[in-house]
Amino acid sequence: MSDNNWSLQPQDVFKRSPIVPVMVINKIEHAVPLAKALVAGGISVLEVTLRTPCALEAIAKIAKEVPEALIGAGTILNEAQLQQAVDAGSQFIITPGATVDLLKAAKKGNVPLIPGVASISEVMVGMELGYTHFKFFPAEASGGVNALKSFSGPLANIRFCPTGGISPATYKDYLALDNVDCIGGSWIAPSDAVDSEDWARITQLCKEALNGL
Ligand SMILES: O=C(O)C(=O)C[C@H](O)[C@H](O)COP(=O)(O)O
Repeated sequence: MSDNNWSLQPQDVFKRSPIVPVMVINKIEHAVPLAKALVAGGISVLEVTLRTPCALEAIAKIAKEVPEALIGAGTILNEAQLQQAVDAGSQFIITPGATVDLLKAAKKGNVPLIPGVASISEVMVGMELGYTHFKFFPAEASGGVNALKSFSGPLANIRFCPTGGISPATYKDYLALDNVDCIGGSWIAPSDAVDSEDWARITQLCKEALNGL
C-alpha cells in the first residue's frame, strides 16, 4: 500500500537493475548513444546528473528516443530543480541529500523521489514522511558496507541504493547486503569513454559487471 500518487514506486526502480549508472553528460549529442550503449549492455535504469548545462535536455531526449530505458534525474538539490527534472520527463528523481521541503514537495507530485541519506537520523526524517527507499551517499565515505550492515538492525524494511566511491572491486559486497537492492556508480560510464565516444566499451563494462553477479 502506498501513501502517494507516484506513477511508479521506488521499488520498481530498485528492482529493475542492480546497477544504476550515474551519467555526466557534457555534450547533448552523447545522450542518446550513451543511453543506448548502457541498454545494450543490459542496464536500463539510468541516472543523469544535473551537473552539466545540457542535463535536462539530455533527459528529455533519452525519454523520447530510448523508451526502453527508465530515465531519472540526479543531483536534485531543491524544488525548482525537482520541477525542471519532472518537466523534462524524468521517471524518477534522486537527490544527494534531503530537505524536509523537498521530501514534502515530491510526495505531492507524480514522480518518485529517492532521497540521499548518510545517517540513521536522516533516514528517520524520511520515514516520518513515508519514505522507505533511499540512496546511501556518499557510500564509501560514510562507512560503506559496514555502515549499511549496522543500519539493517534498527531500520528493518528500509531499502538502500548505495552510491559514491563504489568500484568494480566493491559493488558485489554491497549487493550482497540484505538491505541493498541496487548500487549506483559512474565507473560503468567513464568520462574518458564518453568523451571518446567509445560506446562499445561502455556496453562491455555493463555486461562484465552484470555477468560478475
Ligand atoms: O551528483 C549526485 O547527485 C551524486 O549523488 C553524485 C554521484 O552519485 C556520485 O558522484 C557517483 O559517485 P562515483 O561512482 O563515486 O563517481
